[in-house]
Amino acid sequence: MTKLVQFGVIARNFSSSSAMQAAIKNVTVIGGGLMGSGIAQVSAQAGQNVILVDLSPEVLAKSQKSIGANLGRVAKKMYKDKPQDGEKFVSESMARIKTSTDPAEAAKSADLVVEAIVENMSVKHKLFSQLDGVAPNHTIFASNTSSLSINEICSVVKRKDRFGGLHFFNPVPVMRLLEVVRGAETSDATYKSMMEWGKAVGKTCITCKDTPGFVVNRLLVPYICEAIRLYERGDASARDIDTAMKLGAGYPMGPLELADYVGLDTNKFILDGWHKKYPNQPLFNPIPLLDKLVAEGKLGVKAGEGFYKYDKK
Ligand SMILES: CC(=O)CC(=O)SCCNC(=O)CCNC(=O)[C@H](O)C(C)(C)COP(=O)(O)OP(=O)(O)OC[C@H]1O[C@@H](n2cnc3c(N)ncnc32)[C@H](O)[C@@H]1OP(=O)(O)O
Ligand SMILES: NC(=O)C1=CN([C@@H]2O[C@H](COP(=O)(O)OP(=O)(O)OC[C@H]3O[C@@H](n4cnc5c(N)ncnc54)[C@H](O)[C@@H]3O)[C@@H](O)[C@H]2O)C=CC1
Repeated sequence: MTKLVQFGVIARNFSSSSAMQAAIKNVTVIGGGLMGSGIAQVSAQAGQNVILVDLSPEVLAKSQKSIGANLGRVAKKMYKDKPQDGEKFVSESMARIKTSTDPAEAAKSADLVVEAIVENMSVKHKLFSQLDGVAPNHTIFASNTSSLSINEICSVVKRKDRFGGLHFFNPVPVMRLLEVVRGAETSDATYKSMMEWGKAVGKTCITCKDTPGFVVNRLLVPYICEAIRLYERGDASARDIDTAMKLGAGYPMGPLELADYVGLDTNKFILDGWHKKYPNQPLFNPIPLLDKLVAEGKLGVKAGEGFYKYDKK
């Protein structure tokens, strides 16, 4: 059943992409998991009208709950001495987020679509080709992919000039960076709109070419993988590896804690994709222990177990 709850539609059909890109006010976020819920939150906090889409109503209910709780944390800090203003901030931000289980319907009123679904090229292709036929001409499409090529993702759409990467970091409300990725055909107007939107939702934007892992993941993922290999070889315990990198290198989390936090499935999707593409790069070789944990459903924090055990949320 399609459920698109009270949403003010702005129907603007620009005949083509142009330097006339208007400011983005209406954002459709597709994928209501770890990343999509954070992207919806920071957008709503910044005054944007948001539709958060997931195929699963249960995921949407869980996302709304966690967004409410996280907005509460933000409000506590922002309105320390004015709790009533904090409550207003939370309720107004929440009211800007509508939910839907129908991506196509939700894209019809978007100035910007940010996709944050599973890290799988064919699933992303299926989604974007469907959306390309229904979204208004002026709508910019962006992917939050961790590791896939923006040029490859956008190969299925006609609006290649209105397509780019907007790569957020987990947890989205806390991490201040946004990587803005220009594909080969991303227009100047689209790039400018994405940069302006990133700033408007409170992020510091950096620009990167469409290169595997962009900046952060090209450095971070091999580091996490090396830590898993170190542990797999029995060179040190998980706790000691994490303690070492926190106390010896100043990281806020150790690499195995971080792998659990990102999701071991996402780590595996990234590594498998790169290994397939660059089979001669030893840093991207499969890791039997990672494969085993994923096969056992030990996906990290979200599953209650990965390298460590967690209370299930
Ligand atoms: C895979 C990819 O494609 C890319 C990626 O995302 S890679 C992963 C990138 N992320 C990282 O590297 C995260 C590394 N870890 C950290 O930075 C920190 O451990 C952390 C911010 C996650 C938690 O920090 P912590 O000090 O251990 O915990 P905690 O005290 O609960 O939180 C710190 C602050 O963040 C806030 N916070 C934490 N999670 C939050 C959330 N989901 N929403 C809102 N606020 C949150 C807390 O309220 C707290 O705020 P104050 O300090 O102002 O009170
Ligand atoms: N986990 C992380 O730390 C980070 C992940 N990313 C990227 O963000 C994307 C999402 O990752 P997560 O949020 O971690 O995944 P997740 O597994 O938490 O959430 C993905 C959600 O997408 C939904 N979904 C799948 N197909 C869909 C479709 N066709 N239409 C609508 N919803 C659909 C699923 O039901 C699920 O709720 C991936 O591309 C990932 O690589 C980017 C930065 C950090």
